Amino acid sequence: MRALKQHELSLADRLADMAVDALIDEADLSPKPALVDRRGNGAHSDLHLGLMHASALSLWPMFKEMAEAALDIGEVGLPLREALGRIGREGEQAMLATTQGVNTHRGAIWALGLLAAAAALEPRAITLTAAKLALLNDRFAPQPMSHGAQVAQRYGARGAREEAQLGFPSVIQRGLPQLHKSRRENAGEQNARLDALLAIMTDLADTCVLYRAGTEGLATMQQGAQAVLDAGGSATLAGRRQLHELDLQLLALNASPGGAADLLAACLFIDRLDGAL
Ligand SMILES: CC(C)(COP(=O)(O)OP(=O)(O)OC[C@H]1O[C@@H](n2cnc3c(N)ncnc32)[C@H](O[C@H]2O[C@H](COP(=O)(O)OP(=O)(O)OP(=O)(O)O)[C@@H](O)[C@H]2O)[C@@H]1O)[C@@H](O)C(=O)NCCC(=O)NCCS
Ligand SMILES: Nc1ncnc2[nH]cnc12
Repeated sequence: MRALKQHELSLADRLADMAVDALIDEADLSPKPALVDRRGNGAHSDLHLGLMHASALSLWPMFKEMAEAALDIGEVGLPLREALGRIGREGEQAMLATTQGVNTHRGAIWALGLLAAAAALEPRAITLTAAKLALLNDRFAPQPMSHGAQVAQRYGARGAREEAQLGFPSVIQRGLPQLHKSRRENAGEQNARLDALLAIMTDLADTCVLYRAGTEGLATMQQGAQAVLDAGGSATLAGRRQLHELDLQLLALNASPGGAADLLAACLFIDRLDGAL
């Protein structure tokens, strides 16, 4: 049978491809501080790279369904928000079935799900549209005492929900500009992506880090990421030394910046969309 050419795929197919590619690129990127990568498991005893790949692939039908729902419903409003919530919860179940109960991509389902739906609906205003969707209240969403909810109670950090409701400032104001800057400076693609992750980490209230390592962990993450960039970034010897130092410090605190990793995937997704729609 003849293979389908890229332009023969539906928009929803292409968005799902790009979302999964972004997740796989994020997982493969190395060396990421205290995160799962090609070197190992970072600060996680229950995760490894193969599981991150399997989890990413299990989410392809969910991203496609989200983009299709956006195209079918055709406007931002409660019907679309609640459809995305239902599809997201089903996607989460598919992820948990694949990983045997390990939470690999909960934050990514949220961020990339909203962005994929927004890209289908309004390709010229993706983060604004995603923010409008995130601001709507899904009446059917359960209110579990998630790690994020516990951190919100304890530290007042509103995490993934607020990041989306504000239109992904960590991606738009930090990750993407750094990605483009490091590319312009010929850092090399992998170093540019590492620099984008670090830029996201400099200012993010990552609820994964707060849950595991409190405000000390968060300050270590933010200041350590800034130190790498100040030293010249991942492409320089001085920057690599700082990056190694940050890895050791976060591992010692058992602090994993999983929220920043999801936002790097969001950043790579938006970067890929540029010119592709
Ligand atoms: C609306 C939700 C976002 C609910 O979020 P909430 O804040 O209540 O709770 P969590 O489920 O704890 O957090 C969501 C995940 O978002 C990532 N994240 C963290 N901080 C930020 C941030 N500042 N900005 C953006 N994203 C952030 C993070 O995901 C990564 O971490 C996961 C691992 O976390 P955790 O389970 O805590 O892991 P461990 O410490 O390793 O656990 P133990 O080993 O100790 O047990 C990993 O999966 C990464 O993805 C947060 O976890 C939304 O989640 C929601 O309502 N979902 C329901 C379905 C829905 O409506 N979907 C909508 C579809 S569009
Ligand atoms: N590479 C990674 N390591 C650990 N947690 C993550 N959550 C999303 N990506 C991750």
